[in-house]
Formats: sequence, structure tokens, C-alpha cells
Amino acid sequence: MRVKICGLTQAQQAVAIADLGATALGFICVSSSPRYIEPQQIQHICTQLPPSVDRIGVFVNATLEQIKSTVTLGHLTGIQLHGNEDPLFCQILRQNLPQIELIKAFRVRTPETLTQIAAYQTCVDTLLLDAYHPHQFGGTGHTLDWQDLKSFTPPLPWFLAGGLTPDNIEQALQSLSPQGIDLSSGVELQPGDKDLEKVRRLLQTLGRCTSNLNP
Ligand SMILES: O=C(O)c1ccccc1N[C@@H]1O[C@H](COP(=O)(O)O)[C@@H](O)[C@H]1O
Repeated sequence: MRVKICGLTQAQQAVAIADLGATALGFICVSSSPRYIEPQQIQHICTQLPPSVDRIGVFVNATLEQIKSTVTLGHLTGIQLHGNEDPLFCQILRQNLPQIELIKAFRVRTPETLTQIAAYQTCVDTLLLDAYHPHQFGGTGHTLDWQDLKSFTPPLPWFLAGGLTPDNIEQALQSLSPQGIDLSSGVELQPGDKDLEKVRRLLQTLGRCTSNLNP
């Protein structure tokens, strides 16, 4: 399973979290977020990471030029689109950055939100489901209704996000079978400052519950 820890701002923590076994690290490129990080700092962190770790930039309604320059400077391997980006914008991004993984996030307000996914099927690589919040785009700590998602059979691999913690991950994965999970506020001391003990506990729990799921 892919394990993405999002909202990194410090190099030492990023390296430690990669060493603990996270498969992807996320960097918030949204200036209004308390987890915002400058492209130069992403570059500084990414040069210290093992090449096997995915490095994902998280954007909200950014321009093509902003995304391209951050990807190049930060040596990113993927882009998470967490705003209202439409399928045409995703297609244009794909043409401009063909080697980069495109992850489209959907903030699920009602079950109808999921009907939007079909239009993105051919222009992104991966989906991500996050909780809806009226005033925040992400990093809210709010969970989705996992029972409501039991019949979710998406056409692409997907990440479950939204309020996941070391304490609730087992219950989430008993309900759902995403290809990846994504955590931000559930493994931090304060925005942008990750709690390595919580990340360690998360990965221990995952090791235990994935071996129970696939004995
Ligand atoms: O974390 C942020 O500040 C953020 C800002 C703007 C867009 C997305 C953001 N984070 C994403 O939110 C989800 C879930 O976070 P949480 O675990 O509920 O705190 C995750 O995908 C982050 O990438």
C-alpha cells in the first residue's frame, strides 16, 4: 500500500519519515495554508530524499506556469490537484508534464461529488478522496463517511485521505480498500511540524493490519 505523509516543511523530518517507510511525501504549495512551503525549500528537502520516495506537490487552482516551475525546481515526481481544476486543465498538464503523476483530489460533500470522477478517468493517473470543508481546501482533520464509500469502485487507483490518524487507520481499512492512504494533520504536533512518533505508530499499525488483511 502507498503511504503518503503530507505537509512536510522540515528536511530532517522528511528524511526520517522516508526512513520509517512512507512511500510518498507531500509538499503544500498553497500560500494560504499554514503548511505552505517555498519551492526552494522543497528543492532543499528533495535532494536529501532517497529516489524511491514519491515527491508530490499539492496545488489549489494554480496556473500551469506555477506548477511547471515548482515541479522543475523541486524535482517533484507528482502533482496533487486539490482545488476545482477541470479535466481540460488536467489534460494540458499531462501534455506539458508527461512523466509526472497526476493525482486529482475530490472533496466529497455529497455522494454526487463522486459522479464527477468519470470525466477525469483519461486525464489523471490517480484519485484522492478528502473530506469537504466549507472554508478550507484540505488539511482539515475531518473524516469522510467510510460506510458511504463502501460501494465506491473507481476506475483508477485511489488514495483515502481526510482525518486519518494512527488510531483510526485500522477501522478505515476494515471498511475500504484504497491503493494508498494520505495523512497530514493526524500525524503532526502543529501545522507543518510532523510527529515522528505518530508516523512510527501509523506504520506499525499498517504492518499489522495489512498482514491481517492478506495473511
Ligand atoms: O494540508 C493543507 O494545509 C492543505 C491545504 C490545501 C490543500 C490540501 C491540503 N492538504 C491535504 O488535505 C488532505 C487531508 O489532510 P488531513 O489528513 O485531514 O489533515 C491531504 O490530502 C493533504 O494533502
